[in-house]
Amino acid sequence: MIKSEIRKKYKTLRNKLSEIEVDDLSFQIANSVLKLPIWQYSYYHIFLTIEEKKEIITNYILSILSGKDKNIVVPKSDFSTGVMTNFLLTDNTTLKKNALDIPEPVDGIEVANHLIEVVFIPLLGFDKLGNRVGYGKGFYDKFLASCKPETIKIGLSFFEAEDSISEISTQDEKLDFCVTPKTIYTF
Ligand SMILES: Nc1nc2c(c(=O)[nH]1)N(C=O)[C@@H](CNc1ccc(C(=O)N[C@@H](CCC(=O)O)C(=O)O)cc1)CN2
Ligand SMILES: Nc1ncnc2c1ncn2[C@@H]1O[C@H](COP(=O)(O)OP(=O)(O)OP(=O)(O)O)[C@@H](O)[C@H]1O
Repeated sequence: MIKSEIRKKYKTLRNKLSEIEVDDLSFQIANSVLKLPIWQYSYYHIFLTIEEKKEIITNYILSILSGKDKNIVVPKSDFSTGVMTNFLLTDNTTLKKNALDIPEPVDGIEVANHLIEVVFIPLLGFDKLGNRVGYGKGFYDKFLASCKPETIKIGLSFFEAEDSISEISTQDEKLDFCVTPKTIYTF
């Protein structure tokens, strides 16, 4: 399937979920994240949920990370450049929703990309080979390209894998894992 079709398909499927389903499925995803072999690291990058778009609620994973005393890093997006700057999330971080309803740190301690060891990635879709589709603005492609090659890339999705995504380019960064409510995919 081509990327534009995947975006449309999964936006529609997501919109059909009730708030309770979103919450329940997000909790199941967090429980499976606990089983991944990723807990020896320090710096974990994670997105903050756009609730209005029925994205996965990452609060459960945030609680796990904070319970394990990890450094939690969250992005702030510049839509004029397509670049995310990343900040440490602490008890003192003030979050404010941007124009697309993404909660973002107002300011704080910036974390250099080379320090980031694990990245949880929002998806619209993914395939059985670990290819991913996002909103198509290139934020994650650029960000992942600027991290260390060993950085662990974990997609999170409410839905299972497509057989294959066509028009994959060499700039597309593959996932190492994808976690859905039912399955842990290892690529
Ligand atoms: N929670 C969250 N944070 C994130 C992302 C994300 O997908 N989810 N990003 C992932 O890249 C980056 C920000 N990029 C984004 C790009 C597009 C849209 C988006 O909602 N696009 C809508 C159209 C928006 C509009 O113009 O009104 C869409 O394509 O439907 C959101 C975030 C970094 N932070
Ligand atoms: N490393 C990079 N540097 C600069 N631009 C890039 C890079 N990687 C991808 N892009 C550009 O970003 C745009 C988005 O690509 P693509 O269709 O793969 O989106 P996506 O993977 O769905 O989106 P996202 O990365 O935002 O989740 C494309 O125009 C692509 O050329």
